[in-house]
Amino acid sequence: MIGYGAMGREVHRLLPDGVTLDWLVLPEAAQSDTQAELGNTTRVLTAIDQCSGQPDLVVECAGHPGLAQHGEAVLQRGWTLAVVSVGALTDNALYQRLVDAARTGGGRLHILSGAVAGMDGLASAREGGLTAVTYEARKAPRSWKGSPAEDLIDLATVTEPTVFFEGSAGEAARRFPANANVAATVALSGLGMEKTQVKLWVDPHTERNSHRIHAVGRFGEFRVELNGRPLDNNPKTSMLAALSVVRACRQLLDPVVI
Ligand SMILES: NC(=O)C1=CN([C@@H]2O[C@H](COP(=O)(O)OP(=O)(O)OC[C@H]3O[C@@H](n4cnc5c(N)ncnc54)[C@H](O)[C@@H]3O)[C@@H](O)[C@H]2O)C=CC1
Ligand SMILES: O=C([O-])CC(=O)C(=O)O
Repeated sequence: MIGYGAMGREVHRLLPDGVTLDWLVLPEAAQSDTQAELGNTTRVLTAIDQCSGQPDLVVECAGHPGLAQHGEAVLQRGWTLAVVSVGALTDNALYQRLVDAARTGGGRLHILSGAVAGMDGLASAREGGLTAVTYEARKAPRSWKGSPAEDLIDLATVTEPTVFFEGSAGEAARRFPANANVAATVALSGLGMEKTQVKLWVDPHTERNSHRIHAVGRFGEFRVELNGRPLDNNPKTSMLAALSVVRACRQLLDPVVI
């Protein structure tokens, strides 16, 4: 696993029987404390080239810088990398480096559905041609704290649900790296970073992280609305995002994949 914050810890807690966390890759500053916390069962490292052996799966729960720093090295080794920090892929140069590393090394980049649902249907719909995809995220003020939303709206005094950002998925994911990865996931599953229209809301009446997708195309039309519980240790991050990583780990064991 790369990263061990709110999401990584939840994933570790929920790992299915039969899957073990052998290595954790973290910034140097977090290495010794985390190693002391985890004891001997997991080795805490600072770079992929310190990992020996062959993992069945590498999962990234580390934010954009973690994917940018370690992604290539994982894929070059021919390993599968399941990622949640999908917004990092708005950086075309990084995206290309990861694709090249996967092609030359034989690895696979698996973009997880994260906090949202319906990416299977959206990607299927794309095969027939999509005409419009919109995505809206709605979170409580505390979930936007410490993000650039603070420059766009006064989170302390907002009394009604308010849109503070409207733009492309690419711009949303770049500007809100801890809050709008789903915008990039919807874009990569559907109409792309520029044509996917995004609205970000702050809602003082909600405790949920809500996601709404509307897709129109030759297949017809669908709407998905998902009201997720945030993790206790990070209100920016939905529990479902962690569960999507757990699911990827469980798929290592199951003979049937859905
Ligand atoms: N796809 C999705 O639906 C979602 C994706 N995310 C992404 O997941 C990331 C992780 O979420 P949380 O665990 O809640 O965040 P967090 O801030 O609690 O934890 C981040 C962890 O990554 C580590 N880290 C930072 N830089 C690193 C590096 N260069 N190398 C290795 N580790 C590094 C930190 O030490 C920390 O352990 C978010 O930053 C966000 O980008 C979050 C929510 C939903
Ligand atoms: O966890 C969520 O609800 C969504 C999120 O933070 C993201 O898209 O980055």
